[in-house]
Amino acid sequence: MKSDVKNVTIIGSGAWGSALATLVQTNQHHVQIWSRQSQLSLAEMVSNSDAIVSAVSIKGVRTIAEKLQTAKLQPNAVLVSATKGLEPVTRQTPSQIWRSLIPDHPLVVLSGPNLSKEIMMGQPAATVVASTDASAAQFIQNIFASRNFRVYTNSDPIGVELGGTLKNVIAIAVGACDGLNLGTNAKSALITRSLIEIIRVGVYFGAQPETFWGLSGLGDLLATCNSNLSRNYQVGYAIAQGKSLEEAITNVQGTAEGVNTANVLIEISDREKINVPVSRYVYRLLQGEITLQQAVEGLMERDLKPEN
Ligand SMILES: NC(=O)C1=CN([C@@H]2O[C@H](COP(=O)(O)OP(=O)(O)OC[C@H]3O[C@@H](n4cnc5c(N)ncnc54)[C@H](O)[C@@H]3O)[C@@H](O)[C@H]2O)C=CC1
Ligand SMILES: O=C(CO)COP(=O)(O)O
Repeated sequence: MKSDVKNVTIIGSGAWGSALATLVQTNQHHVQIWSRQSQLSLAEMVSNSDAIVSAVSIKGVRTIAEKLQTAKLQPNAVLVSATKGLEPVTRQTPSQIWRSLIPDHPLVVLSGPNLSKEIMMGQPAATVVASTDASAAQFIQNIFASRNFRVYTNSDPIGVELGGTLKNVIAIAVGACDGLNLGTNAKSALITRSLIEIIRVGVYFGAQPETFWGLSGLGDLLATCNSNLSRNYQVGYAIAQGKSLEEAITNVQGTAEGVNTANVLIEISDREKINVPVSRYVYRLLQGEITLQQAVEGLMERDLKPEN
């Protein structure tokens, strides 16, 4: 047993929470998972935790953060947000919710190209832990890093978080592109042009553009758009096979955050006049406003323009 064993609580027993717990356990830290089915209350479970990792879907983040607001935490407990989504109504990112409700504890965002099934199989992967508090990021880096999981620190949490969140919308588009067999050229164009629009949104939120060229941006975009393990990709693919959105969501195991993220993103981009053509066509497709064929034609027939 290592001498520096940490107590880690993972909140959420879904695919990602379970994979993160396995990673912590690999490093022989003491890990416990809290879910709504747990016997202990969340406050009881976190009372002795050095790190508290939230891996719930976006719809649960505020409820969980509110529960922790009234819990007695260790004074140095570090909060980790591993959710990739945007909250409807407030349009906040998970880290913005955590920061506003629990401002007194260091907050780290964990995000990267991390398909949970591959991680559960022990395949090599890398991720990013980002915080404005460098020592908190290093603390979390050491808890998760292992032979099969390489962890980088980063000082741009909002950029790291948005890379992981916004690519889910693009993965729906690319899943549909593959489902229609539109070819590798089309897919490459879609991914590359989407990265530009992700950066536009990121800059609006105050992120550093260069963050999106890293693991949590381009890295996660490539992972999610190239794997049928991705639930968001699966949704797009199923729609291209003629399934309704409801059928597509029902057939996916777990949460495809991109569906909700598309709605929130379009509200933000309408209000702030941010040009997000690929995400907008995904939104219109999911709303049933257009067919997939119309989305492809619409994207191809836009006004000609310089690349940059
Ligand atoms: N599965 C993956 O490969 C990865 C997922 N993520 C992100 O992690 C988040 C969770 O994803 P998954 O675990 O895959 O989804 P999932 O659907 O397997 O699990 C979601 C979990 O959140 C819990 N939850 C939802 N609302 C809750 C509430 N109010 N209180 C307590 N628990 C609540 C559910 O009970 C469930 O255990 C998503 O934002 C996803 O984008 C991030 C990286 C990888
Ligand atoms: O975020 C992920 C991989 O990094 C998981 O993607 P999905 O939510 O589309 O499965």
